[in-house]
Amino acid sequence: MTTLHVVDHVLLAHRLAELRDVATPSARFRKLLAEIGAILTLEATRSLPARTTRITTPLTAMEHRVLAAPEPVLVAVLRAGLGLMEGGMQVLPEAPVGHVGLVRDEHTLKPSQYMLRMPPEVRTRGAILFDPMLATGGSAAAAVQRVKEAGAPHIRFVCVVAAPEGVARLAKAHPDVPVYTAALDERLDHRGFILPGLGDAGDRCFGTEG
Ligand SMILES: O=P(O)(O)OC[C@H]1O[C@H](OP(=O)(O)OP(=O)(O)O)[C@H](O)[C@@H]1O
Ligand SMILES: O=c1cc[nH]c(=O)[nH]1
Ligand SMILES: [Mg+2]
Repeated sequence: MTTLHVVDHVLLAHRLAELRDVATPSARFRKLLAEIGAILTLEATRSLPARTTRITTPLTAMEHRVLAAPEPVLVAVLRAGLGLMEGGMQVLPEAPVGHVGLVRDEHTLKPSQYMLRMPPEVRTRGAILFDPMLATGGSAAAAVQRVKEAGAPHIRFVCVVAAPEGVARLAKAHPDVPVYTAALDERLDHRGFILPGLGDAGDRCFGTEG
């Protein structure tokens, strides 16, 4: 069964309020998305395995906790995932990076794939997937499927706003994938947009029109 982590932190909520605001311009939207991505990545990596090593400070030697394995691969779901993954890259600067290009048809709400690039390390290190919006869950389920097909032994999914419908769909398709989100919203509207949501994340990020 999927674990849903709704990350509770006032600094995260503060940024999300401004991100949601219809008056927030693209440049500010991207900056907030990156900051939110960094906070969520810290939460999503909290349980990464650690080991103990011996280090030497200027004064003495000591045992210290460090990562037991190389950083997981970071994967952005294009386009809006790019902005969120920016924060992930700040937290895990050595991590290899992959991209899954998906776009949702506005009428059928089905995603179609237009690109896929995955570094080979995904087969040993696993992945963290970034997409701000988990709406119907079709894009998330497809992106996870692609990363699994690339050989990832484990995947974490990081988003900003999730709808109950999307959480349920991802849990059904990929019950092994934990979800980390800044908010669990009410529902989808008749066009498949999350309510209250924040609108079209890709368009708001890059100043395009849907
Ligand atoms: O859960 P779903 O119903 O599949 O919807 C969520 C998807 O919609 C948005 O992308 P979009 O297709 O608008 O592409 P874009 O990022 O290029 O704007 C969003 O970033 C997700 O990928
Ligand atoms: O609310 C939504 C739903 C899908 N994609 C978005 O960008 N926003
Ligand atoms: Mg879009």
